[in-house]
Amino acid sequence: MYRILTLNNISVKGLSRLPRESYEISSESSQPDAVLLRSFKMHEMEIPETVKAIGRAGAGVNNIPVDKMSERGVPVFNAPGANANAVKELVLAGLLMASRNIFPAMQFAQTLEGDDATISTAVESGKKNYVGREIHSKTLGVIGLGAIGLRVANAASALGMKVVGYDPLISVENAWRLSRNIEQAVSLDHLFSQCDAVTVHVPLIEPTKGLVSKERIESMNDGAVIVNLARGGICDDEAVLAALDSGKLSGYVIDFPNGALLNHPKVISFPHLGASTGEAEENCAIMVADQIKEFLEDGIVRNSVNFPEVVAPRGSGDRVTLAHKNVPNMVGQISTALANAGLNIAELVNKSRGDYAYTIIDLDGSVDPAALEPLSSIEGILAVRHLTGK
Ligand SMILES: NC(=O)C1=CN([C@@H]2O[C@H](COP(=O)(O)OP(=O)(O)OC[C@H]3O[C@@H](n4cnc5c(N)ncnc54)[C@H](O)[C@@H]3O)[C@@H](O)[C@H]2O)C=CC1
Ligand SMILES: O=C(O)CCC(=O)C(=O)O
Repeated sequence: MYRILTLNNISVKGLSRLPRESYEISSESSQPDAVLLRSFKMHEMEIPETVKAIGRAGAGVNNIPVDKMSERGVPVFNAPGANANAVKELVLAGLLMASRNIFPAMQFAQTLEGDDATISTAVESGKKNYVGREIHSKTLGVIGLGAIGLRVANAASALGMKVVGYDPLISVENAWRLSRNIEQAVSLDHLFSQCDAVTVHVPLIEPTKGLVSKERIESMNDGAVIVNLARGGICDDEAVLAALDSGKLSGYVIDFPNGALLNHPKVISFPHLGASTGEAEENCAIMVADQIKEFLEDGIVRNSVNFPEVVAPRGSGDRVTLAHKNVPNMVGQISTALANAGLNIAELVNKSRGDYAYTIIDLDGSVDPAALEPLSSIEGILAVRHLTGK
């Protein structure tokens, strides 16, 4: 029986991929084999030694101590692209809300009272206070052309915006999928200097902290809009608030409000709502539950953010998986240890990613667990698992 600890509500469609005959799923499991979560902040949590894998039903992993898990040989999985359409739609909604003064205009409409003729008169005289700007023909900068940025860029272009993109690490696949109308910015400064609106779709990591800075905002066109449904911290909020007050910016759309932003009339705050659609919640939960199941049952690593992708069909015998440091002679030492124990390797797959590597070994027949003990004492081996033949 595998034990799964859930730290947030995970869509039942996803949880149903883990059959109850072999999976015990609980929000209180004390010795879990794996953890499933969404935005729960794990940094301060004592993560039990029994945990072999962590599955983030979403994209961002800044709420998970990924480096610590790597050192323990624990893969962290996410669900790339599974909520991207949901975020794209809310980005477009936010951009339109900011450009057309939709929220204050709705608030005004809700205050109207009286008979239909009185309301109609008030509507026609009041609407002049909410005149907006069209997004058509305006220039949108999209920073980060991953699953979300790619979709936002293509959709905004289809709506008639001029779109400029920036992503020095864009994947070949996404470069192919990007509309040919999207222009490439040679630098972030180049991007900001030509934009009426900028939307950020990068992870919150050291190089992206404060990426939307005072100087870059100042270089934008007057009355510009910033959209941040990525993470708080990517924009310099103090600089954004000053620019809203001076009129340099006309709106700031944020999915991560804080005390300073909440009460500003030009800030459109959402309660971390980007991925909150039934479709996205299901997609993420299904993807990540499948990945956790494959890992627990067969040692397969797919869509991990800290270990390489290693996919190998099961042989008939036992399987050994090893998470280890990416250093010379690791495979040599592993093979020697197995040979010393009289074990024959039927298949071996080894892949590396940065400082870490992962090896799957299928052995001939079944194996006494004691014979595998020497593997754990090889320097640089982080985690060893023995999966009995199917
Ligand atoms: N508000 C919400 O509910 C949601 C927010 N997010 C946030 O959006 C972020 C992006 O999500 P996805 O597009 O799915 O991730 P992704 O991994 O598909 O794309 C991220 C892109 O950013 C690029 N990038 C990384 N560093 C960069 C830099 N310094 N400058 C420019 N580009 C850079 C990468 O090359 C990659 O193409 C997530 O990390 C998460 O923080 C994601 C989903 C939901
Ligand atoms: O699960 C959620 O609602 C948060 C989604 C998110 O922020 C992400 O996927 O990075």
